[in-house]
Amino acid sequence: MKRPSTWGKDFPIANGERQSPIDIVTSAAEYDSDVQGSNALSTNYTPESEVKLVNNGHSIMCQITKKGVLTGGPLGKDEYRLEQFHLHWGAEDGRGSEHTVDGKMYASELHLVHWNASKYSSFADAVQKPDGLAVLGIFITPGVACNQFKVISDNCGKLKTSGAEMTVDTTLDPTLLLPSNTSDYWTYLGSLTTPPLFESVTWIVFKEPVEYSKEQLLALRNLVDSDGNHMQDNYRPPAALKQRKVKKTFT
Ligand SMILES: CCCCCOc1ccc(S(N)(=O)=O)cc1
Ligand SMILES: [Zn+2]
Repeated sequence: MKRPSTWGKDFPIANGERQSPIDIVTSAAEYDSDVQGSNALSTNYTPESEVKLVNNGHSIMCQITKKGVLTGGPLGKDEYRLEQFHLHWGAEDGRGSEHTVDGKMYASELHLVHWNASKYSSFADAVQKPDGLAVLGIFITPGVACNQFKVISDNCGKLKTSGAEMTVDTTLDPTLLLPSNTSDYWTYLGSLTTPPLFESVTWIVFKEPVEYSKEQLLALRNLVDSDGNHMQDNYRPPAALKQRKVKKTFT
C-alpha cells in the first residue's frame, strides 16, 4: 500500500467530512450521559475454537468465525457482529497508533471491526453504509505481555510474507484483548483508516491502554508487507475533525 499522502488521488474521500483517525482533544470532548447504565456498551463474544490469521500485506488480521456481538453505547438498538481484528504499529515504541490523545501517539492500536447485523446482511453490504460499521480502538503500550495476544505474536514468524495465512489450533477469546475498563471511551463518527476509506464507522476508542511486551511488539515489526519491506509504521496520521464532535463517557 502506498503512503497515506498519495491516497487522495485514487480515493477522493480521503479529504472527506468524516475521515479517521483523528487527534482526540480531551478538553473538547463532550460528556454524554445517555451512553451509560442500561444502554452501556456491551460485548458478547464467543471464543474462537481455532484462530485464522492472515498477513494481508498491510496488517496482521484475525478472521472471526464465531458469533460475537457488540451493542449499546453509541450504537442505539442495533447489534453489530464482530468480523475481524487487526493492528497498526510503528517502527519504534514512540509511534504506531492511528488515533492520538492530545497529540500523544501510542506504540500500537488494535481494531476490532464489527458490522451492523440488525440492518445489513454482511460486512461487504455494511461497509459503505454510514451506520454500517463499529470499530473498537484499543491503545497498546509497552509493558507486560498480553497472554491472549501470544496466539498472534507467537505465530508472526510463520506469517512473515504478504498473503501468508495459517490456522492455529487453539482457542482465542476476543474479550481478553480488551482493556479492563470498557466503560471509559471516546466515540465519534468516522471512516475506515485505509483505502477505500469509506465513511461508515462509528468509532469507540477506549481510554485505558493495554500492555504488550517488547517481544510482542517486535514480532509485529518483523512482518513483511506487500512491498517486501518490514511492516512498520502502517498507521494513517490524524485527519481533520471538520464539523464533528467527540463524545466521552467519563468525567
Ligand atoms: C470493501 C472492503 C473493505 C476492506 C477494508 O476493511 C477495513 C479497512 C480498514 C479498517 S480500520 N483500520 O478502519 O479498522 C477496517 C476494515
Ligand atoms: Zn485498523
